[in-house]
Amino acid sequence: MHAGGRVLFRGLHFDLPSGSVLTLRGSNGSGKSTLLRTLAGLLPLRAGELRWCGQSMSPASADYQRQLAYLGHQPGMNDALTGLENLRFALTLTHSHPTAISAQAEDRMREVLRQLDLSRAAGLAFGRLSQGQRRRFGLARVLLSGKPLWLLDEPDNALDEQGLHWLAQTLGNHAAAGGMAVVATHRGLQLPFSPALDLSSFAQVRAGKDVALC
Ligand SMILES: Nc1ncnc2c1ncn2[C@@H]1O[C@H](COP(=O)(O)OP(=O)(O)OP(=O)(O)O)[C@@H](O)[C@H]1O
Repeated sequence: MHAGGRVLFRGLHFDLPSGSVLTLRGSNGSGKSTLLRTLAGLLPLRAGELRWCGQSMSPASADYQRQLAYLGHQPGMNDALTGLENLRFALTLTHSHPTAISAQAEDRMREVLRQLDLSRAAGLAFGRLSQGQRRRFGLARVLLSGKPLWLLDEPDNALDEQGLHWLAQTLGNHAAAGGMAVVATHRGLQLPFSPALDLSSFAQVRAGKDVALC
């Protein structure tokens, strides 16, 4: 995998079966974000292959893109809109519904906001929220997307204890429901159900050049 003309790592191979969460660990600059952005189709896959349910796919292909929700370092929301407006907008885009969100989806959104202690903050301009609240909205967006594959770059960043607990529980529930996630962290996010891939000590990784998901 390349960044800025430099090879970050070679020979990466991993499988991510349905119902599993992979934690990416590694020191600053080891390539966690680059790998996630490549899996999200935001950077080109220079070598190797990505397989989705056994089928070779370009990470940028529409069929693969429909399966994933990506959360980068930024929450990907508009500061001038409220959190609620941002979520409604994201949901409308995700489900390609040009008009109103269903009452059921609206109820689900309110429930997730309640779980994340965001009910009051939901009516404020997004730009006025704290870092932890912004992170929580980003996570709500991913959860509400209903996508099977979650690609999360330091989702634990700025979260308090209660937020970390919610995150671990939500990832566990997602896996139990057959979902998949790749989660980069260099903090202490503990996911006992998730194997870890340490990009700093890459010798631990099985030789190969492919990534198989689903
Ligand atoms: N667009 C880019 N152009 C040039 N170099 C880049 C680019 N993106 C990333 N890099 C370099 O690639 C390396 C890996 O960066 P990356 O952000 O993937 O690491 P990381 O493991 O996520 O780091 P951190 O833990 O600090 O978030 C770094 O040395 C970085 O400078």
